[in-house]
Amino acid sequence: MHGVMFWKTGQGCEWTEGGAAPVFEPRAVSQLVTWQDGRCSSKFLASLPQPESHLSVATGFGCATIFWLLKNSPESLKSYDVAGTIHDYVVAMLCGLTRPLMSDQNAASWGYFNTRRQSWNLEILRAAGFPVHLLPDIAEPGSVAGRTSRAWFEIPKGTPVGVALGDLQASVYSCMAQRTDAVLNISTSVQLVASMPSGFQPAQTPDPTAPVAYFPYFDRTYLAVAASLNGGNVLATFVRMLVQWMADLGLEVEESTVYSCMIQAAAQQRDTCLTITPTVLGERHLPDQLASVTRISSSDLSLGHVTRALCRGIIQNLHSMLPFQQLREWGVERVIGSGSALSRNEVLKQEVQRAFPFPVSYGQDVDAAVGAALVMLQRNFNQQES
Ligand SMILES: Nc1ncnc2c1ncn2[C@@H]1O[C@H](COP(=O)(O)OP(=O)(O)O)[C@@H](O)[C@H]1O
Ligand SMILES: O=C(CO)[C@@H](O)[C@H](O)[C@H](O)[C@H](O)COP(=O)(O)O
Repeated sequence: MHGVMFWKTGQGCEWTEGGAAPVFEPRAVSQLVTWQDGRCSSKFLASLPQPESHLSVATGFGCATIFWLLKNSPESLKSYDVAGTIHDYVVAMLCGLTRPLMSDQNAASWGYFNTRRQSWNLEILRAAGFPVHLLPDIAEPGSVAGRTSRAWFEIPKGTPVGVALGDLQASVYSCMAQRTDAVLNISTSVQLVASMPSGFQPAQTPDPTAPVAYFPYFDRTYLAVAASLNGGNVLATFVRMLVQWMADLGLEVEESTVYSCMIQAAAQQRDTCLTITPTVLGERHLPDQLASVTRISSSDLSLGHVTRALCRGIIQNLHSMLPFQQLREWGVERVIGSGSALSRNEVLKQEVQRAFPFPVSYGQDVDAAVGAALVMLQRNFNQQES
């Protein structure tokens, strides 16, 4: 949702009709620069103009990436005349749109977007020489962006296509049954999300040091989000490190074997004094604070101790961003757990259970695609009813 790609109007893809179903393939498109991109240093971000938005700008955010390209690789921007998230691109290609449409959910996650006014910070951006012609037009999340211009797999030509939603908002929509639910998603990264009461308005100035951000949801409501950059990827980094050490020692081992052995070892090691702050990627509000290990004693060095401490550290880091007690003050009564790093890791589940003062349940169909389909179905249904 924070990522950006560029393409050329009318040349973004080519359709092939030959096979069983028409398919489209990208043509005059750039590479995707994702939310994980780290090219914008703290110094570079500090050199950018102050946004007129409640959200600050971090590395990996679309507008920050465009500013970076403008400064460091202006030629690369000249080949394209439109930009969007990768999901805006897919919608534009499916519907044959000349200009992409973007929901406020994705626009807000690019930075330099005012959610109250529903508009880009055009004056600020223009004054800084930003190529504002690249910014997509804004559409209401849940609205129809267009109709499929061709049949696509089993989907007939002329089918309405919704404007792309933020993946976080769509995932939350798939499982937040009540306003008293919080959602904890641990996959590559981590998000802890609670819904704010209707009428809630975030402070209108960005605070780059705030660990909780307010993301637009539906019908002008907001989600409070602690988005940690350090989740399953921390465990994946540890596993890759072990596999590399083993290779350096002349032994070959599969990553999946390491995962199952370390989870099993930590399941038997119920506690540890070893303390790991696992922020190998820093956090958006503290980009330069990297990981650390403390309270290292010779008795706590087994694989079980280290894995237990890593899993606990991921949850503790999240707690330091959004104290779980705060959720209670917002009226949360239950946490819905989701994400592959959580569902595949019993030890991480135990640490979640241990840290949260609420019952934690695991959703069946917690998925951005399910949420996006539900948004469109319910909206369509409501329209037919009225
Ligand atoms: N075999 C495994 N057992 C337990 N956890 C795993 C295993 N493989 C990957 N993971 C965890 O799941 C996380 C997400 O993995 P993956 O499914 O590749 O990504 P995503 O769900 O973000 O598409 C990884 O970062 C890692 O922590
Ligand atoms: O960074 C945030 C929220 O700020 C994430 O939602 C981010 O945009 C990513 O899209 C999601 O984390 C993608 O999911 P995954 O790769 O962690 O499975």
